[in-house]
Parts: sequence; C-alpha cells; structure tokens
Amino acid sequence: MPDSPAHADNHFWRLSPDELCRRLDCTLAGLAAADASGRLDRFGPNSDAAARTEGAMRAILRRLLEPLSLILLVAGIVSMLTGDEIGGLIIVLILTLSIGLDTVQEGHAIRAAEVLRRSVALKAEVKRDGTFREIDVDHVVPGDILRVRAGDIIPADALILQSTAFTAGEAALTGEPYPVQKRAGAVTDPDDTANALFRGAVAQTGEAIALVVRTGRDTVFGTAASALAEAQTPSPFERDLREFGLVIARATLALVLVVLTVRVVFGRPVMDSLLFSVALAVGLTPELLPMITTVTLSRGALRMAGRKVIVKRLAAIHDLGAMTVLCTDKTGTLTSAEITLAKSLDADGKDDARAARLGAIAAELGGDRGSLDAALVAGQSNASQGWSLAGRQAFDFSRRLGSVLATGPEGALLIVKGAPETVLELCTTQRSGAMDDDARTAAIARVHQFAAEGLRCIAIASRPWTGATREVETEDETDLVFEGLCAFADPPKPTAAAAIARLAASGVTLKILSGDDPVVVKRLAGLVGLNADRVLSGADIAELSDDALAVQVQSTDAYGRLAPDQKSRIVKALQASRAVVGFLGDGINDAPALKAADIGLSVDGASGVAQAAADIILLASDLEVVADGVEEGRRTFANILKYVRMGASSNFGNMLSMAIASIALPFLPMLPTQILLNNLLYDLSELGIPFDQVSPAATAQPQVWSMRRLARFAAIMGPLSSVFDFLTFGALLYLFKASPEEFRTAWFIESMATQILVIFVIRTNGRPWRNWPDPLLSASSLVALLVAMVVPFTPVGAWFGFVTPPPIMMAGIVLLVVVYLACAESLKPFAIRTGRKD
Ligand SMILES: Nc1ncnc2c1ncn2[C@@H]1O[C@H](COP(=O)(O)OP(=O)(O)OP(=O)(O)O)[C@@H](O)[C@H]1O
Ligand SMILES: [Mg+2]
Repeated sequence: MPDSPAHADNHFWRLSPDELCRRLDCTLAGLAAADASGRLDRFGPNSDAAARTEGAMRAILRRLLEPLSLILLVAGIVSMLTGDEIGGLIIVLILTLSIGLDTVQEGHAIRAAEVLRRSVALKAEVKRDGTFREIDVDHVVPGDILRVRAGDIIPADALILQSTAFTAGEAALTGEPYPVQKRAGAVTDPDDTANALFRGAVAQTGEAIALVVRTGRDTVFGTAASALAEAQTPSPFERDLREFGLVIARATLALVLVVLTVRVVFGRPVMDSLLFSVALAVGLTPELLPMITTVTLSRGALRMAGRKVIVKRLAAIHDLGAMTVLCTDKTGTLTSAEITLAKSLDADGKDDARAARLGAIAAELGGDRGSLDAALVAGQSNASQGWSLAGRQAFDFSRRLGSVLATGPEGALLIVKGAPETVLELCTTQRSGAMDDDARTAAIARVHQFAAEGLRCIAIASRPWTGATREVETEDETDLVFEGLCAFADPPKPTAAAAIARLAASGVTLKILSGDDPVVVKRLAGLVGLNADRVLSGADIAELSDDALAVQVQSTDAYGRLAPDQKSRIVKALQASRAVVGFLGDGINDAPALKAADIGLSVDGASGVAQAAADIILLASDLEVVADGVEEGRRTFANILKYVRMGASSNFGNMLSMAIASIALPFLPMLPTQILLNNLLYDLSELGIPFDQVSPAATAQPQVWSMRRLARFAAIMGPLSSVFDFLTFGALLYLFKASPEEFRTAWFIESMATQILVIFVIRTNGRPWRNWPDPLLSASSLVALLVAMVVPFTPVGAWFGFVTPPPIMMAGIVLLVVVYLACAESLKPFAIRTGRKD
C-alpha cells in the first residue's frame, strides 16, 4: 500500500466505504490506538508541516548569514590573518556573543509561547479502541472514524458513513456561500461531493460520522485555504513595526555608503574605512528589535496565561491593549453559563410539564450543543426514554428554530422548538382549540412578562406525523400545535457589573450583541450597568444602510435578535469610525463577528469555529479576565515602545553623530572594535526591558501604536542627543586638546553613559524618580554601564585601543552627561505630547 494516501485515489468520494477500507487497510470499527500511532509516524501530523519551529543551529546560521554578520566575520578573520590578532579576535568574539544572546533569548520566548498556543489546540473526536474520544486535531490519521457536530471544523478529508441533518459550510474552500447538505451513500454524478467532508470546511448543522481518508497537506484543498489555516494578515502594529525597521535599515545603508565614499575619496585607508562603516551599520541597525518584540510579546503571553488568557496570535496582545470597544454575546460572559429551566407552561399559561418534557426529548435526541438544550435535558431527566430519533432539522440561528422527528409512546411526533415569535407564527392550533392572533398576542405578552422578571423563554410546538418517517424538511414545520413555553433563569454574573465598570474606567466601552429577545437584553443591560435606554433589534438593523448603522452604533450599547451576519455587520460599523473592536463569543453564530473583529476572543470549550476564529482564548469565561488581559496588553506594548523610542532617538542619534564626525575629523572618532563593543553593551543594557514594570498612567487608556507620535518623539529627542555629542566633540578637541586615543575613549564613555542612562528618562511618561524600573532592568543597564566605565581603565581596554583619560576630562564628560539627562527630561513632555488627531 502506498505511504501517501494522496495516491490512493484523487476522487475518494466515488469509492465505496468498503473499497476505501481495503485501500487504507482499516475497518469501519475504528483504529486501535497502537495502529493509529504507527499511522501518525507514517503519514505525518494532520497539520501544515511548514509551521515547524526552527532548531537552534538553524537560528544561529540564519543570523550568521545576514550580510552584516557575514562581512564582520570575514573582516575579523582577515584581520587575524594579517597580523591584528587581537582586533580580529575581538570582532569574532563580539559577533558570537550577540548572535548567542539573540538566539537564546528568542528561542526561549518562542518555545514558551508555542507551548501556550498548543494548550488551546483544537480537538477532534475519533473512535479509538472502540470508543469516541477527543484528540488533538494534529493526531487524526487516515483510517480513523471521525465524528463531527455543528460548530466543528472538519479536521480531515473523509467519506460520510452516517449523518443526521448535516450541512457543511465550504465557503472558504469552494466559494459556495451557502451550507451544503451532506449525507452518506454513493453519488451518481462523479463530481458530486455530497458524501465527502473536506478538511477546513465548517460543520454548520447536525452531526456526521465519517471515515478519514486523507490528512494534512494531502487533503484535496491542502491546508492553505481552509478555516483551519492560521495564516493571518499582519495587524497595523506589525506592519508599522516592520516598516520602522525598514526605514532605519535604508537610512543606515545610505549613511554608511556616504561615509565610505567620502572617506575613500579623501584618501583615507580603505580597509579601515570599510571596517568602520560596517561597524557603524551594526551600531545603527535595530537588530534587537525583532528579538525584543518577540521576547516582550512572549513574556506578555506568559503573564497573561497566569491570568487565564491564552494568546494564539502574539501581536493580538497589542491589539487587546488598543481595544476601545468590546462586543460580547450574552450567555456565559455576562450571565452565568449555567442556564436552568425555571418553568414549563401550557398554551394557556398554566403550569404543565409537557412543554419541558417535549423540549427535553427534542434536545436529547437532537444533539445540538447549546446551553438551552443542556438546561432542557437537565430539567427533565430521562424524558427521552422510550423515544427514538427518526429525523431532524438542526437548529438554525438565522431562523431561530429547529425540530426533531421522534417516535415513541405517542407514535411519530414532530417536535419544534425555538424563539417564541418564530414558533408561534407556525402554530395553527393549541391543545384546547384553534390558535388565533389573540392567543399569539397573549403568549408573547407572557414571554415579555417573564423577560421583565429575568426569565428567557423558548416556545415548544408539535405535530403528529403521518406517513413514513424521514428527514425533516423546512416545509414540514407548518400547521403546528402550540404546546407551551419553557422559561429559563439566566441571571447576570455577580462579577459582571464590576468588570464592566473596570473596563469602562480603562477606556473600553462594552456592547451586548445577542441573539436573544431585546426585552431580555434590555433588562440585563440595566442590571449590569450598561446604557439600556435603547435596544436595537436585528429587524431594526436590517432597515439601516451601512452609513446609518455606523451612526447608530455610536450611541447604542445593547442589541437583540441578531442573526450571525448582523453581529459582524455591527462590528464593521464600529470599525468604520476607527474604533478598535474586540468581539467575545463562543457559538457557531459568533464566528463571522470573531473574524471581522480586530481582536477575536473566545473561551476554552467554545465551538471549534469560534476557537479557530479567535486570536485569544479565555480559560475562564469572565469579563474580569478580559480586563486583566487588557491591562497586560497595554503593559507589554508600553515596554515595546520603550525600546523603539530608545532606538529612534538616542542610539540612532549617537551613530549619526559618529558618521558626521568621521567625515569632519582627520581621525576615526571611534575604532570599529570600540563601536562593536559599544553596540554590544548597549544591547545588553536593554535586556531587562521586557521585564520592566509600567506606570499605571501608561495602562489607563487604550494604547494605540502611532508612527506619527514616534516620529515626533524622534524628531525632538534625536537632535538633542546629537547636540550633546557635538558639544562633547568641541569640548574634547578645543577645551581639553584630546589626542585621538583620548578622544575615542572619552567619547566612548560619554556615548555609553547617555545611551544607557536615558532609558530611565524614556521609560516613563512621568518623572523618573516617581517610578523606578524593575530590578532586572536596573541591573542590566547598570552592569552594562559599569563595564563601559571600567574597561578603558583596565588592561583589557588597551586591546580595544582605549587610554586612561585625565581626570579633568572625565569631570567634563560627567557634567555633559548630567546636563544631557536633565535636558532630555525637560524636553520629554513635548516629545510625548499627543496631538488631538493621534
Ligand atoms: N437549542 C435551542 N432550542 C430552541 N431555541 C433556541 C435554541 N438555541 C437558541 N434558541 C433561540 O434562538 C435565540 C438566539 O440564540 P442564542 O441566545 O443562543 O444566541 P446568542 O446570540 O448566542 O445569544 P446569547 O447572547 O444569549 O449568547 C435564543 O434566544 C432562543 O430563542
Ligand atoms: Mg451565545
């Protein structure tokens, strides 16, 4: 048998189950666990194999092969061979150290984040050793017997063996916008795939059992197009960050070429000038930026995990911190997940258990996975005893209706349940006689009265089935007998109001986007402290143009009776006015909105589509957890901003001064090895940034990344740094009459001190002494500074070409550094002042 099932047959749906079993060497009873693990080795994991993490050796090689590293390596080796052993050795040593530092930090961070992401990996239900069990989607193998239910993402290509009311959404694969019916049985048209499931489609309704034929990249649509594919477009934050790196890289290249050309044209030694230019380029490139971002984000992800928030897409941490509006569905987040059956009434409103019993039969046999169904089943134990399933029309969130054809003591009975107004429309009689408009109005009035008491209702209807039993069609759901109402208690969580207040205080507005009755939504909104003056319903929204909706969503915080696509429409309407929108939901009906939102939040145990569409998974379905996550997100972002600000102002400013000086001065302002040491120590000083704490002010409001604000910051702080560099040059040359060696040493010290110490100014928007950094950041910067200060005075300094400067020169340097820091602190408010349009 061929190892790749792709060879088995390109059109597996044309084959019978028996033929496929023969080719796949399996039976319809499912695999034994041992067999399955053998198959996993043979066929590989059911995933996009390209997503493998790189090993340490590869990571090192990748960094070594970057142009700058390569030039440095060659330059170091050439220096060693041509007599400058110490100089060459230093270059190679520094290169090794920075690559090592980078690899270890980043590798560690990426692994930690990966472990977290795995902990919320999607599950699939397959039959192993005779029973259905949940396994990681990656571990599904050809030959497995698979069970999928509404809300799942199909994990592999498979042939349907059995199905009930099963439809699949294949829009992502085939472009077909509507769910298609899927059922077992041979097809007559060879291109008809009604009996096939494809990896990445979404199970929309019902349930199916199927034989897995292909997995992973062998599947018909591969892994790229499907709902399982994790490929995401970069967020504005990621794009800008990359752009920022690119801008600096281009500036570096231009600068270095100018320096090199000018020096060579003026007859300076070529090799010296080349090495100097390369060192300058190394000093200029924000080579730590990717590492610092990854490490900071991963550390953020770890801290968030401690607060029950798992991040699937790292950049979502920033987006969460930037979020201004959070839309949420109602059940489970604002209310407790445990909905309970409170009352069962007959058509006239009298207490009667029949409605609940029929509801429970439909829920148990129907097998949908909603919380209302769970409450029905729990409320009427063993209701379905003696009844068996003959057909079904799975619950549809757009119609808000579903039905079950059951056979039992009363014969064959169609049981319909759903939203009261929908079901009542379809009823023509009730137990006691005809069902007229008055009776309907009375029933709706009862529903609203319950809603005012905090109970939500569904209606139950039935119809004796005549003729042979078969699958239920929409047309069958007419001429129904109204059986009564089931009322459920769905009380607000005790913590909800406080969490909403906390979110509001931190600049995040909450909006309820529910499929439930507007009356129920209105009451709940009032209870948890939201603006409940006005509730828009799905019907209201359908009347509005996109522009009109964009205006309405500004002032309306509660919505009811929304269809799934209306939830995403509201999200888009909010985005139109530049809000950063989060959506929190767990149902199959929330998936479109989760995708549309800037940040999709779901909960552990939510339906597969919701989890797959989400960027962030909450381990506890609680708004408190979201508020915690928002805080962490802002904290993480603030730390990334520190590094970016440092790079954009002090580091870049210093290297710019160096480039200008190298053209203006008759000697090199700093030797290549000195620049490399400078750069290494500077990098070292910043290692503590991801661990740093953040002032409460920096997390109080949504933090949006803004290139404009960064440019403003750089435009003020950069020149300031250069002014002081030139003051230093002037003082050294004309006041202290420094020799080239003294000049380099003194400037090395000045440049290290200003670059490193300014972090204490930049890291907070307030006064530095009001907000001390984390000990780790203090330690990393002060140790780096100490090394920079001490090296010139030791024998090691001589290897780098340092000399001991006279005390009076050192005093001058110290004075300059102090004045620089004071100036930086006084200019800071202007550099960070935010314009109204930001
Ligand atoms: N299993 C079910 N049986 C009968 N009716 C149902 C069922 N599930 C949902 N409904 C009806 O459809 C409506 C919308 O469903 P649901 O409340 O789950 O939507 P939602 O948008 O997820 O709302 P929520 O904000 O409560 O999570 C319900 O109010 C109810 O009337
Ligand atoms: Mg819901």
